[in-house]
Amino acid sequence: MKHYPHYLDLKPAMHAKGVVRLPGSKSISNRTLLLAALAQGTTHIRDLLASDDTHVMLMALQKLGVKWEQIGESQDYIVHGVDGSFPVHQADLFMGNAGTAIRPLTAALAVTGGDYTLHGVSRMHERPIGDLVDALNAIGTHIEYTGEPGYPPLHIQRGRIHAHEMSVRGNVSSQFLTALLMAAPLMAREQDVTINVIGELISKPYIEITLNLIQRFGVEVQRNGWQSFTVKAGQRYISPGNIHVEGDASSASYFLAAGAIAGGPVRVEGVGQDSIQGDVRFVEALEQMGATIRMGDNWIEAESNGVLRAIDADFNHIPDAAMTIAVAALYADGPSILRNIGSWRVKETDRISAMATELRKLGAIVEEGEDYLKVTPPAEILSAAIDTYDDHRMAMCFSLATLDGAARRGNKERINDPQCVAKTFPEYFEAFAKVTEESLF
Ligand SMILES: O=C(O)C1=C[C@@H](OP(=O)(O)O)[C@@H](O)[C@H](O)C1
Ligand SMILES: C=C(OP(=O)(O)O)C(=O)O
Repeated sequence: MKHYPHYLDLKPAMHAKGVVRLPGSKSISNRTLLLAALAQGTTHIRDLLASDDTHVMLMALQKLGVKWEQIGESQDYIVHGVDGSFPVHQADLFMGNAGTAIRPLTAALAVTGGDYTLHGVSRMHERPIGDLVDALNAIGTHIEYTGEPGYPPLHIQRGRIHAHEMSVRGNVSSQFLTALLMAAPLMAREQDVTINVIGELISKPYIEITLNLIQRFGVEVQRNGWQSFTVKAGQRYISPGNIHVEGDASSASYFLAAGAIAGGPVRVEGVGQDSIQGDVRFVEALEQMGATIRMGDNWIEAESNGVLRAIDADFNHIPDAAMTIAVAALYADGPSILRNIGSWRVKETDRISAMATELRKLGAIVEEGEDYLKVTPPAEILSAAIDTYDDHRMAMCFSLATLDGAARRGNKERINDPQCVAKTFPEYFEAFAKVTEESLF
């Protein structure tokens, strides 16, 4: 895997133009790995994402006794399903900082039973998991906190499930509902399982990804809007045989924004108009800002011919790609407001605070609310050394501050600790250099 130095000095670029082949979707990769592991039969996964987050999932499955093989040097994998019960009943699992690994695995391990510990990097131990643990323990699973209550590390022991109706809060992370949905068929062999959502549910499009993949693995989920979901008894995961992982729509956002800021056209390949990822709706925000978007079955392209318009919108449905809009707002013709992004505070870092701090270094005036950001662009973007807070998306979206007007003034931008991109996009800076036609090293 690519290793970057402690910082990268990015060269300014007047234009962005070109074609980028996207790495696989993180959300689809980790869901598919777990479902393939739990299924009956063998699954051939094509174009799995190669990154830290998928690595921790693959390693955890291996420790749990799931057999998988990588086909040569490709990103194609064969996973031999265990039909609902992991062969190894005692394991210590390192989850890095992958929300898409720890949350679904916690639910799957708690309902199948065994003696497991799950832990991660220090930030993972500050990311909440209490709503998921409460929902599970209320029906009889046995999950304990070995550190701070409400946060990993977790110790899972064999419990005694006495109810098949669960209730979970959805206002901190949609991944708790995703985790319960993925685990539900494992306990629906004889009785229907129902999951109720208490209160508001955030990041809804990620639930659509979950439901889509569960269905591809042969399980029907009946739903009542966003309020409740039922898995009828007698269903089990069955391998679909082959499954292809789309390119990552959140990773696409950086290149599409580059096309919108610095002319374009920039085209991303691997994701298109029929994507199951909510983050493709990022292009709607770029269009509102004045960019021209074209889409095909397997590609999206962005271009623009002038100043971007400011935007004032609710970004709850695309929390990850919205970070890219916060940086694109530096190039807009007035103040932009990103609303309903409270979940940013409990992700890889407190992203509202980190974003505000780093945008200010570039000269923006930033108002930081509990769940919103108002970004007033500077007359001139300043040179700066950007800190990345061990957050891949901070590193990736701030690369955009080297474009267009900033380039004209010969700005210098440094990205500190760029290695964090390995969480989802280990070769990000090479791909970015390709569309900005500059050589980095
Ligand atoms: O389910 C998923 O694949 C994800 C859900 C989102 O998290 P929240 O539901 O916590 O907002 C998103 O930010 C994360 O990167 C991936
Ligand atoms: C929030 C993110 O990750 P996770 O899947 O760990 O929640 C992210 O990738 O932006």
